[in-house]
Amino acid sequence: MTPDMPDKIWVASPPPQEDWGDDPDTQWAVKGIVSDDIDAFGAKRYEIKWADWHREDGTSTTWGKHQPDMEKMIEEWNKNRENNWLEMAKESLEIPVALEPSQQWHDALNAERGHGYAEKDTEAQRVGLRKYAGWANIRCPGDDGDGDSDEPAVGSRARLRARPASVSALSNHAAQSTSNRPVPASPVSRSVASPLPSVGLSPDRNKSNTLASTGSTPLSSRQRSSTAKVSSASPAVNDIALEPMKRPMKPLPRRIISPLPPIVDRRAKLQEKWSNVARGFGAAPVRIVNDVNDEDIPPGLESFTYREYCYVHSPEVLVSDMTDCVVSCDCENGCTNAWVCGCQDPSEITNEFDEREFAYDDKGLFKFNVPPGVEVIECNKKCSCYTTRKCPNRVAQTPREVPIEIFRTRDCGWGVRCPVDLVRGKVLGVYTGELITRRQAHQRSDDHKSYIFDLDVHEDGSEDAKGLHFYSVDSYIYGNWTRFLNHSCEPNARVYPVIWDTIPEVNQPYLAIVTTRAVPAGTELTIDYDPKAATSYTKGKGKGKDQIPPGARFCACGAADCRGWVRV
Ligand SMILES: C[S@@+](CC[C@H](N)C(=O)[O-])C[C@H]1O[C@@H](n2cnc3c(N)ncnc32)[C@H](O)[C@@H]1O
Repeated sequence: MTPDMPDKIWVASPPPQEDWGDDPDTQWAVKGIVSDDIDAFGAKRYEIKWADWHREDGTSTTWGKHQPDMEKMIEEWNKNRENNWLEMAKESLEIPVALEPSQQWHDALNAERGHGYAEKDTEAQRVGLRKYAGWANIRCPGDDGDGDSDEPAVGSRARLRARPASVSALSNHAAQSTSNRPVPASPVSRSVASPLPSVGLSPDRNKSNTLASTGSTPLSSRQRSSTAKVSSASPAVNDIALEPMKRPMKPLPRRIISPLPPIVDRRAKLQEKWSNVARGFGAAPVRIVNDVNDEDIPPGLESFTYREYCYVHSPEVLVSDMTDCVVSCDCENGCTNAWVCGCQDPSEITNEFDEREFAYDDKGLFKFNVPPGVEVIECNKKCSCYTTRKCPNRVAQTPREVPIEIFRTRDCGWGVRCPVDLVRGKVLGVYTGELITRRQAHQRSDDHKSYIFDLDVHEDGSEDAKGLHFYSVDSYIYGNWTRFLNHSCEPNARVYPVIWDTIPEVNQPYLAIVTTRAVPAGTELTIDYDPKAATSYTKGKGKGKDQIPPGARFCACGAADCRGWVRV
């Protein structure tokens, strides 16, 4: 701390003294730029490689900010970098911006740059991915995590499958589970997780660490001095030395800024981490809220990785590229008529006149017109609308538009709610996790079984559902907010199967979550884990503890019409 800056907890040391010889008029040639960075003050700086200058240890780069002599070189460097990131963004928009919660703020900016976030963002907008617009209102790390919601309001046709199958909610495997999860321990009894390692710069960044220019740009020490005056106004680490060098050179420590205090709040860290993954896909943030007890985060997340979209394929699941089998559409003015939309050929969704129709209305709301045993077929990557993605038949595949709160309920562990009002038919996202075979699902431990969903849309009970050609999704290790959806006997949401970029016969649909009625902001979102059983249960049947069948548990949904117990 210096006397003139009493309120600052750290200050940058002056730039290191470098030896540039005695003649201030010597012209030093710049070989090129080798990397860039954001300094501790948020300013961009460049690592410059010198053609004919080096230190005694052979190193020959220095850090400096923008300077008139290097205008062209910097421009070229920045252009190359942008092209690189854009290429990466085109390769995959789904790579999350992986900011580690323990990262310092200026490091975070670097990581964002490293992951080409801005370019992914641009590319996502170019291809028309809907994108959450309220990020500007989201608080930064260090958020008190008190759960106060100050989010803005965001506001040849196949008829082969006549089977009455439905998507049963949580797997029957859970029936064998001892899934009465204990009330999680308070943070006092839990060991505080050790800080996550800081990511630093993305390895991808090195991909473009090539010289911006291999030509040599002469720069005199006088010119360097003028640059130095600019940078002295905002002292940055290792900036190009301003003064002519004095011999002998003194070795100076490279790390001369003490670290910022760590962000301590585990809940704030976790919601920041998950929200950044969501943000990387263009989806709205995820908040973690507890107004009930002092549990800081949901238990059992030690090896959990948040995935807003897409399955993680287990090695036992064959990943086959269905591109050649998928039928596509070439609608010229948008996909407005399911009869002429070619990718809808295999769809079995029809209206009362037996005319094929879309599953969504023109506002993107689910029409609840999908019969049991049938999945929604959305437009795919071969369809003509792929380049714009402005298509009313791309709903479940587009990023979540509404923020989500994972909150501590009184009786059912952690649950899910939305801080904005939701209308009926609003599609909120898809159940993600590890895509496993049904055989694997049967073998998974009880911890996992409460989080396994069977993809049983085409199963009618007569087929061997224990084999390798039927699948389940396990969200215990990988998953998103949907893994926290609790059961209710009077739910306000449900799942429906939906595919794109694959065919129904592969049996690997996504399960999309949709509201079944208007849901006021702050109301818990629930689904029925056992919809097939809904009709066979007798109201209140399991209310007495001794009446709960093996493998089921007392249902704490609190609904007036509660069935009493639920298989989880
Ligand atoms: C998919 S998880 C839902 C998220 C869970 N509440 C958590 O905190 O991780 C399913 C588990 O939630 C609990 N649960 C969900 N709905 C319930 C209900 N209606 N009654 C009692 N427990 C419920 C059970 O412990 C069940 O095994």
